[in-house]
Amino acid sequence: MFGGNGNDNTFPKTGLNKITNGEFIYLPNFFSKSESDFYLKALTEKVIWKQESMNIYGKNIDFPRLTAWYGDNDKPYSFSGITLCPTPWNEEILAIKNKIEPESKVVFNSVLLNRYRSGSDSISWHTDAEKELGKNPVIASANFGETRKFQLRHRITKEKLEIELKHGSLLIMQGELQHFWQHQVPKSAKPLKERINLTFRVIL
Ligand SMILES: O=C(O)CCC(=O)C(=O)O
Ligand SMILES: [Fe+2]
Repeated sequence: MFGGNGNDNTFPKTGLNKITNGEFIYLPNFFSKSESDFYLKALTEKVIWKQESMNIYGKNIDFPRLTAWYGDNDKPYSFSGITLCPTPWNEEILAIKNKIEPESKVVFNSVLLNRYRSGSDSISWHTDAEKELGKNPVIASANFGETRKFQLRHRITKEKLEIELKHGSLLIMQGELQHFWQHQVPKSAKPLKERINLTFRVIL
């Protein structure tokens, strides 16, 4: 079962949520409906989407989602066994970045984009705790398109939390969250439409 620190009915709260060993800010209606529709279409059409794969025991396995990496920084970044080089910012991604920075209180220099084409696309349990992200990284996650479940699991207690990330929502992960909690977007057997997620990061 997914709980909410014993407070199931009110989890997650809009705004700051403090949990054991971490915190996040949840803003379900951060982008208006029309802004969100605009970004979903523009990002679908304009982003240079890639099908990355990972070599596992001599076999190339496609990631179960499309990805893209944009940024103002030409340091390559390693993620799940692949090294990505950033594409320069485009107009829409810059506009999203400018809108979320005052809320995040951070100036981001890169963003990883994920495109989940259907319920069979997913991202499995991981943390965003690469050393290039520094000690307690602030990661701002903007969501457009289909609502997907975002799950958190405490690495020691195994406590699980779940957040529905819908069209136009913003989730800012901060504090020690990346050290103690893994997260995932699980597959779903339901016929789901496309979802685009952007996770803005600071690479040191
Ligand atoms: O799609 C999401 O909400 C999460 C993406 C994610 O965890 C990542 O890109 O590191
Ligand atoms: Fe992540």
